[in-house]
Amino acid sequence: MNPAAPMNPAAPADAVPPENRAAPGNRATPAEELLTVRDLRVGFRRHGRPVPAVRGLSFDVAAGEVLAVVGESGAGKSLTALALLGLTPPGAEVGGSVRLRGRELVDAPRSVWREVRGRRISLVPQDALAVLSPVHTVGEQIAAAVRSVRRVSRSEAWSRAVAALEQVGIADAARRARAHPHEFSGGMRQRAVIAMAMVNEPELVVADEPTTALDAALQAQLLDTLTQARQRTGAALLLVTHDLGIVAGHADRVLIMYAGRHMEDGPVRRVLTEPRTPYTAGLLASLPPERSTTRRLAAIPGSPPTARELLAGGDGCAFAPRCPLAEERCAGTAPPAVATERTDHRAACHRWPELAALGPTLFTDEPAEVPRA
Ligand SMILES: Nc1ncnc2c1ncn2[C@@H]1O[C@H](COP(=O)(O)OP(=O)(O)OP(=O)(O)O)[C@@H](O)[C@H]1O
Repeated sequence: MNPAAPMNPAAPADAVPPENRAAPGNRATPAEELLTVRDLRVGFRRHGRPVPAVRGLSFDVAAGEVLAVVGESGAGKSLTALALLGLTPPGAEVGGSVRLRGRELVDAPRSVWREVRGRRISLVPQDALAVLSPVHTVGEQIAAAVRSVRRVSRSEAWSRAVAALEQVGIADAARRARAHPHEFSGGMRQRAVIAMAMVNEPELVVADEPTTALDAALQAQLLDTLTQARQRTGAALLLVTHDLGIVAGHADRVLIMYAGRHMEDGPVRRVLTEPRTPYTAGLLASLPPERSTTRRLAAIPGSPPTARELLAGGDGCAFAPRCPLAEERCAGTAPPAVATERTDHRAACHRWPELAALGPTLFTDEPAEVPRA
């Protein structure tokens, strides 16, 4: 919190007319939405006390679109992704609503998950070894995924598994399908889990940092593979990432999270060039410019709140302690996500109207000169 920060004399978010207070999804009519998430909450209990991790998140994913979910470590990205698949860890308490084409998934019975998971929504995890069994061949595991949702013969399932491996660029797929996961390189294993996620042609693929364990060249190849597989089937993709370069190259829209809450969302180009929250402006300011002999890194000072700080911090904006524009009301009340100048670009910041003028300068006061690698 910066008590010296000027009050906003211009157009406070409170002054946004009610018709501009957009519900998520006003970019498309509800009928076009594939996934509708409202007030999603995921929390745990420590010593009997609730510890919130995802705090009232609302967003939509339209059929066929790519939504990137971005935020620092601990923002709640993975828990959000796992909640869409009913795969939050033991002890997690999930509330709110997740609807797939109108069907509620929060607290859905097993029969619903049997129909949805792996068939209509599938997961590409960060670590392939977390989902691939070491004791079965890769082909057997993909064929089993086919047979878990379709009544097909073993040989038909096997053929589909081999075709799925071919489609993600595994050379000599018929032979490789008979290998065990440990006989694959890290990149090949990740291709195999993409094949497994796509083999049943789901409507939505949830990819949780699917390439972070790989080197940069492999990351790019894998993301291209995922993009091609997605385009072939028309699946939507929810892509969790830390990397704004990946967002710029692969997503249609981006949702920025901070401390379990929605901070900003909108079309990628718009959010990355005209951010309307200080947090997004800070993330962008910490990116090295592409072409210069030196890069000016302006990291956001401080770090995200711990669970204990969050609980102690009340209901204010969790970013306020790090925010150069924070004022009294920011610590008091968390700003709702409202539409900015465009109804498809929402920001949860009392002072978003000032960002057009102030955004580029917010985090550049004391930049460090760092020689480019
Ligand atoms: N099983 C668990 N028990 C208790 N707290 C948990 C558990 N899993 C996650 N959390 C807490 O929930 C918060 C959000 O976790 P999550 O993994 O969703 O963050 P993230 O944004 O995906 O971070 P990262 O980028 O590091 O993966 C974190 O503070 C984390 O400590």
